[in-house]
Amino acid sequence: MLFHVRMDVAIPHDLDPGRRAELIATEKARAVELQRAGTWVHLWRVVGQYSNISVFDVDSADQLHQILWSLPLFPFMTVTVTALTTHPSSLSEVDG
Ligand SMILES: O=C(O)CC1=CCC(=O)O1
Repeated sequence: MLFHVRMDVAIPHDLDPGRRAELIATEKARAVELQRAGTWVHLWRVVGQYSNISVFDVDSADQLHQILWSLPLFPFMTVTVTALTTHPSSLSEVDG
């Protein structure tokens, strides 16, 4: 199942700089791990914003929830999830 996910990040300005750097580093390590596993299929920065647009390929909404909930930066994110399905005019459908 594919899900489009937007993550808007808002880390408090008064958070300890060392803690901030640690959170960002652990978030990056987890994102790389999930990309290498084929779960986090796309990861794009939204121009001019501390936000990303991502596509996840997971077995269920529950699995996606667990992944998102456990991200190090999750407490500082607003997450918007959209479930995706095949478009009938997609080449993958047209060409088989
Ligand atoms: O910077 C972000 O958009 C939040 C984030 C997701 C994966 C990562 O490494 O940072």
